[in-house]
Amino acid sequence: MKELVHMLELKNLTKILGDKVILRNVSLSLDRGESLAVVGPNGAGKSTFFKCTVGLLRPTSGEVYLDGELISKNSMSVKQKIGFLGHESYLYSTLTPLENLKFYGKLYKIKEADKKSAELLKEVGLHLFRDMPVRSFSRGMVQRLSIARVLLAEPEILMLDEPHTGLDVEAAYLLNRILKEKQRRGTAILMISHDFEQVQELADRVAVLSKGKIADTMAIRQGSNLEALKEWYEKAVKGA
Ligand SMILES: Nc1ncnc2c1ncn2[C@@H]1O[C@H](COP(=O)(O)OP(=O)(O)OP(=O)(O)O)[C@@H](O)[C@H]1O
Repeated sequence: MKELVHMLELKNLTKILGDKVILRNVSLSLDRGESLAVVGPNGAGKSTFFKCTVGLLRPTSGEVYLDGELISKNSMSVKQKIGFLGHESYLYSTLTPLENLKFYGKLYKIKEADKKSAELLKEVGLHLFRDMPVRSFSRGMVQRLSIARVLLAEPEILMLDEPHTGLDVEAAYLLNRILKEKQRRGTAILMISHDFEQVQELADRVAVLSKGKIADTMAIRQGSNLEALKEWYEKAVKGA
């Protein structure tokens, strides 16, 4: 019988920096079409966890498997499956949105990149601004374009570090609509968030990272109670 291969699997991830244990035996898995949110207090190790997961930092011990392949530094074929949305936009401020997307399209050798770029600009609501330089954009507009950039390569897994930060209600709604559609088509989503409302809206499962450990995980059902989610979180953090 064929063993089930997860889209993402973290096995006993540990990261030690200096004499400090930042991550302690973190194990998690994520399947296609599933969305997992990682929440936790400041300094819990979320960014470190993310960097280790996308291959930007090497874990002290433990492994990260993407679609059954071990992630190591420079594994391009593996990394192309990941769409990473971090705090930096990786956009060129003197270029227009369309030029930015076309540039990435060439860089990643994406088929029909020009057509896809134009479609994505419509999808994220930037079509009317397609010829303006990005330096004139608001934070929300930059975030919308960053999302388009990440989606251009059609990644199999999206890794989002606090994707709703700085977005107004309309932009957050748009982002959620896009993410849900991607998820419906089988994209796996891993996100870090401080925003419980958005977590409840988007995630199928939530994991609490506290003091470098997974303190608890929980499935989120549609229509579940936001207060109950917050209470559960507080309890998990206190117990860690
Ligand atoms: N290069 C480093 N050397 C030593 N300690 C570090 C280093 N980078 C991070 N840390 C420590 O690791 C811990 C976890 O940091 P990390 O940034 O991963 O937390 P976080 O959960 O993302 O926090 P926040 O919610 O504030 O962004 C913190 O105590 C931080 O001081």
